Amino acid sequence: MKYISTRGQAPALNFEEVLLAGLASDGGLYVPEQLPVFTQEEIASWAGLSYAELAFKIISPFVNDCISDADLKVMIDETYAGFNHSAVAPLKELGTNEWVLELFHGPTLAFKDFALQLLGRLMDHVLEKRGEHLVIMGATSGDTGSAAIEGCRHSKHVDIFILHPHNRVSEVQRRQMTTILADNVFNISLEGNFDDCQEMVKASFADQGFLKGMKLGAVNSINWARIMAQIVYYFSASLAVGGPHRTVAFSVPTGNFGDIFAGYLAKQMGLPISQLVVATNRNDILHRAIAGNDMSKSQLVHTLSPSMDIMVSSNFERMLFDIYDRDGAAISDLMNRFRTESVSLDPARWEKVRELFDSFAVDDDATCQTIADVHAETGYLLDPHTAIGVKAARECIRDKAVPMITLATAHPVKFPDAVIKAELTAPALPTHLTDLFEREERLTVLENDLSAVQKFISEHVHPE
Ligand SMILES: Cc1ncc(COP(=O)(O)O)c(C=O)c1O
Ligand SMILES: N[C@@H](CCOP(=O)(O)O)C(=O)O
Repeated sequence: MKYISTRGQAPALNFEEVLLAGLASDGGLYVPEQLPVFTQEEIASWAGLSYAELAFKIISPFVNDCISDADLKVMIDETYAGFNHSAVAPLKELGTNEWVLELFHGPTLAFKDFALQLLGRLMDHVLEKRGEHLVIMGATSGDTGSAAIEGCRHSKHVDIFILHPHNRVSEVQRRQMTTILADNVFNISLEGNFDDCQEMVKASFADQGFLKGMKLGAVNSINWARIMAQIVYYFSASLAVGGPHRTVAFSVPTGNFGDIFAGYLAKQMGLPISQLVVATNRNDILHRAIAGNDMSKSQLVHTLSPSMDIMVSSNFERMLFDIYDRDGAAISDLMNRFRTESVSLDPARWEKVRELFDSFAVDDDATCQTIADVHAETGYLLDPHTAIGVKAARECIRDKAVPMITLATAHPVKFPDAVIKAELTAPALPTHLTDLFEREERLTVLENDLSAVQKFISEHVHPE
C-alpha cells in the first residue's frame, strides 16, 4: 500500500517508510492512497474472533507489502497479551443502548497503549531489519508520553524525548513518564502548553539539522501507524453489540482528532456507523469548527481533562484532505493560513463536515456533574475525559434505538482531582503502580524555546 501526504508535495511512501518518517517532508500527514473496504459478510464473519485476531484482519492490508503475516501476527499477539483484561477492550453497559468502551486496560491505563504498544514493536522490527537508529520526539498532554515511553523503553534502536507542558499534566501522568529511568528515555517539562510542545516537534521535522544526520521519528498521531491501530476497536465494539447487522454510534472525547478520525476511517472501511460525536472540553475549537465553521484559535485553558487541552488538532487536517477531495494544494493553503489567522471552510465543504460529525463542548462543572450523575445512576466511575464523551453522547444522540458507545479513553485513577471534585473517592492505583509516588523521578525543565530543546536533544542523544 502507498501512502500520500495531505499537502501533496512529499513523495509517496510504503508502510515501513511512513512508520519511520512520522510527519511528511512537506509538513503534511500521511494517509493511505486507498483504504481497504470490507463487505458486511466479511465483517460479520469476524464475530467471535479474539481482539488480536481481529486486529490482524484489519491491520494486515495496511502493512502486508512490508511486513510478513507471521511477523505481524507475533507483534499483535504480544501487544494485546500485555493487556490486563481478557476482552482487551471490554464494553460496559450504563443503561439502555448506552455503553462505554473501556480502552484503559493496557500498561499505562489509557487508550494510547492500543497503538503505542504495537508501534514500539513495529519500529523495533523495522529498525532491526534496516540496522538503523531513530531519535523519537513526542509531545504529550499526559497520556501519549507514558504509553510511548512504555512502548520504547526496552528498544536498543531508539532514543525517545518526550515534551510535556510543565505543571499541566496530572501527577500520576507525570510520574508514569518520569519514573522510567532507562538510558534511552528523556522527559522534558516545557514551560509552555501542549500546543507549544507539538509545534516544537513539527518544527523539528521541518528542519532536522540539529540531529546531524540522525533520523527523527514520531510517536504522536501524526504517525499513520497510530491511527491504523486505533481503527480496530471500533470494529470490535460494533461486533460486540450486534454489528455489522446493527448500526452503532460513537462518542469520542477529542483533542488531537486522532481517535475520532480512526472511527471515521472505520466507517469508510465498511463499518455501519450512524453517528460520530466529537466531544471536547472548554478548548473547543473542534466543536466550534464543526458546529459553526469557526476555526479560530482561542487561549488554551487548563481543565480537569488535561489530556484534551489542545487547540491545534493535528488530525483534523487528515479529515479535511478528504473533504477537499484530496486536493493537497488546497489543504496546504488552508493549513498555512490557519497558522496565523482565523479560517473557515467554504460552505459546501463545511456542510460535508456537519454531515459526518456532531459535536458538543463540556466545561469542568458539567464534567464533574456527569461523573457524579453516572456514579449515582450506575455505580460506575468515569474519568473526566470519558465523562465529557458521555455528556456529549447524551446531548447529541439522534436515535435512542441505536447503541451509543462512548470511548472510555483513560482510567479514573489517573485524574483524582476531577473525581474528588465530583465528591467521590479517588480509586487506588493498580498493583503495578502502587509505589508510583515513592519512585525516583528524572526530568529536565526547559524554557519554551525551540533551540534550547534541540540543544538538549543533540547533547543527550546516543549516536548510532
Ligand atoms: C484520556 C484522553 N482522552 C482523549 C484524548 C483525545 O484523543 P485524540 O487526541 O486522539 O483526539 C486524549 C489525548 O489525546 C487522552 O489522553
Ligand atoms: N492527549 C494526548 C495528546 C497527544 O495526542 P496524540 O494522539 O497525537 O499523541 C496525550 O495524552 O499526550
